[in-house]
Amino acid sequence: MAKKFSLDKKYIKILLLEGIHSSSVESLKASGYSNVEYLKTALDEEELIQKIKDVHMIGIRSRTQLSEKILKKAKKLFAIGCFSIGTNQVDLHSAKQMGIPVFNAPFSNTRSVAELVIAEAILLMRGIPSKNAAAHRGEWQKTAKNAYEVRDKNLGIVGYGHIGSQVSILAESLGMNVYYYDIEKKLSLGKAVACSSLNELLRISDVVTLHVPQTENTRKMISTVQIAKMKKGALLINASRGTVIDYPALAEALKSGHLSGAAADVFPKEPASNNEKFVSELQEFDNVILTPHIGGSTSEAQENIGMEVTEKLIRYSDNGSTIGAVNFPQVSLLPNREKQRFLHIHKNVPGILKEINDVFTSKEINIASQYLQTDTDIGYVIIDTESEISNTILKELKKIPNTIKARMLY
Ligand SMILES: NC(=O)C1=CN([C@@H]2O[C@H](COP(=O)(O)OP(=O)(O)OC[C@H]3O[C@@H](n4cnc5c(N)ncnc54)[C@H](O)[C@@H]3O)[C@@H](O)[C@H]2O)C=CC1
Ligand SMILES: O=C(O)C(=O)COP(=O)(O)O
Repeated sequence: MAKKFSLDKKYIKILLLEGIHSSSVESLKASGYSNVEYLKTALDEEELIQKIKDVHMIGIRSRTQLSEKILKKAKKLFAIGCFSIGTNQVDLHSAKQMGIPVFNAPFSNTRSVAELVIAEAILLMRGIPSKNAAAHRGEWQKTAKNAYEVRDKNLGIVGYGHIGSQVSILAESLGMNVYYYDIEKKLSLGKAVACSSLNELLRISDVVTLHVPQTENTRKMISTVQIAKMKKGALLINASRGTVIDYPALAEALKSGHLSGAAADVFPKEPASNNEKFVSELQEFDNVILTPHIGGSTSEAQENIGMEVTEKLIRYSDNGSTIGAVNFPQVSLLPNREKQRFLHIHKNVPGILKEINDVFTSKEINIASQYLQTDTDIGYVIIDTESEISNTILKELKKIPNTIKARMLY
């Protein structure tokens, strides 16, 4: 007979922040997770520390910072869902050391970002942002001066991953010549041409669009020196992360007229809620499109993200699967509710698997199946056992030196 989950799902507390799509709550409830607290906003550090203490799983978007300090307070936390592509808002290494896998949605909002970027390229090429601002002030700027088609113009894509390559396809369908630069070797889609350096891409592009993650290498990768290498009158679009462009340097280039326009969706410091004031050095420029980090904010994307990340959280909570985790060894064992299932997360030290197996051997319990994966820091093993046994075995597993977390699922 199928066994019950060892911890009744109604005791698994889930906190969803930042207005995650209702598809997430629906999926959780349909899978028996009824203990869900749903908030439309992000929490400040103090509020988050208070709340996270009792939470088993948390769902966040890009505004919630899960630093080491906050994670240390989350004694019961066993999984994190980033309902976004980016995972830079989480201290991934600390989470891993604490035995907490982090899941995200690597492509549910790709298309939404790509569409926004293409729209911005067209609007900027026509000088629409300035003309729109002027019209709102009662000025009639009917002129073809400095207004161009995107057809036959060079688009330079920095970061040819999911979003960059999607932008590439859409841009080619409009007749643009696509160039890209990536630190990894990539398959060029259509007629897109790989550049051998960022400088080469900057030199030839009429529009430059950034699609790299936030890392130490991408911090201010576009600053005064790089902007100076761009064509006079070129356009710059950033829907990646606010740290990637040096915005004061961009403001200087707009002031001097070296660049003729820009679009920014992301900023180094973004308001924590819609009630907080937004401040940027780019606000004074009519030829800059400013959007409040909404590249991935479409109904389609949010609904898909809600389902995708929730499914990963449920698969981990129900069966121990870490497939799709961004900071963890990838392990999945088919659910087998006829057996007893244990999870053991430990520091990756020699001999620990033997110690785990000895716990079962000493009780004459047969292991039906077992799957271990390690990385340089940790090991994660799922163990299915033949016999029905009591919770005491879990206590013994937890006592093994270098254990980070051990759970009995069912
Ligand atoms: N504005 C918004 O609402 C959204 C923003 N994003 C941002 O867009 C970023 C990119 O997303 P994806 O395309 O899905 O990621 P991805 O991981 O598929 O692609 C990123 C690409 O950048 C390349 N790359 C990394 N460092 C580089 C460097 N220094 N120079 C050149 N290339 C470099 C990688 O090799 C990879 O091909 C995300 O990390 C996220 O920060 C994502 C979704 C929505
Ligand atoms: O998916 C991403 O990386 C994003 O930047 C989207 O962030 P958001 O969920 O809109 O706060």
